[in-house]
Amino acid sequence: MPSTSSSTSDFSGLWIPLVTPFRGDAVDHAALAALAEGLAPLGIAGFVVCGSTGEAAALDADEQLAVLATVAQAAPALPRIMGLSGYHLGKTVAWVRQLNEQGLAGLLVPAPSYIRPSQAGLQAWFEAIAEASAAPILVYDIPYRTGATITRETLLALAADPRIRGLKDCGGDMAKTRALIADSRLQVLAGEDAQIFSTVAEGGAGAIAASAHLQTARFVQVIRLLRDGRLAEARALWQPLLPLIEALFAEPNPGPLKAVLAQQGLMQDALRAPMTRAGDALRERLFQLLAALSRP
Ligand SMILES: O=C(O)C1=N[C@H](C(=O)O)C[C@H](O)C1
Repeated sequence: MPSTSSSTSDFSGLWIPLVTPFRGDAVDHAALAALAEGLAPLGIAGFVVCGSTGEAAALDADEQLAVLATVAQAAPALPRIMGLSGYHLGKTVAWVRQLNEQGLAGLLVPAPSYIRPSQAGLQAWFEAIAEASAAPILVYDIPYRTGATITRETLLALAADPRIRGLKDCGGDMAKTRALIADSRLQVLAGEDAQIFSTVAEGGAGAIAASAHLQTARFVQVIRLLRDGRLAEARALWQPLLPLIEALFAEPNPGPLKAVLAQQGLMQDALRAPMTRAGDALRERLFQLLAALSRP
């Protein structure tokens, strides 16, 4: 069992899975720091670094550590969850041990991608990573990216492990989501932006949402109102966000989001191949939607 302890085990609220800005092909640390500094005072719970939105699979290990360091320096008061990727268990465990020195609030761990192991194999994967990690684990259930479905039974079995504390839910199965919320051992966070309202209204703890780079305070407020049971007020704030969320995911994330952040002067509109920039029609639509949302 690792000796470093994590800084928090409360994952409630809104977490921003940061994009990784690039200048040409290099990580743009100045833009990343400015982005984190700008988002930090807006009521968010913290940052996810190197999530899917961060294009982590296209960053080498040194780049990932440098990105983490930049975010820690830019927003030292906010907790950080680090995303993992890959499927080599030995290398992943070694990487997790390296991350133990980083003072992380959590590790966001997807199923191993591509190989589609059995449920027993999936359970062993998460438990081996939890065993190596100083930080609590959030299971990232996203079968449409990994190819592996983590069943309700496997998630409930993982919930029995005190080192596994949360779920980023992109599982696409509301019955499974409800069962895990009712079970209450894992904090369930919406991982699909369009499902923030339903997940939190049903008792979920919050969300990890790329679209909340934009209109951040409004997303924060929706979650607060829902958690306070103020449904009508939450709905009135939420509904105008839906066309924006839909447009942000109309092409592969984070292309559309980076188009908007670039238009706002926050970074270059650059992604690492094979990810691509948003198309012209979509970016036009996004700019219009945001302009409408910003009108009083
Ligand atoms: O970066 C993340 O983590 C997120 N991933 C989802 C995705 O797979 O695109 C979307 C979510 O908003 C954040």
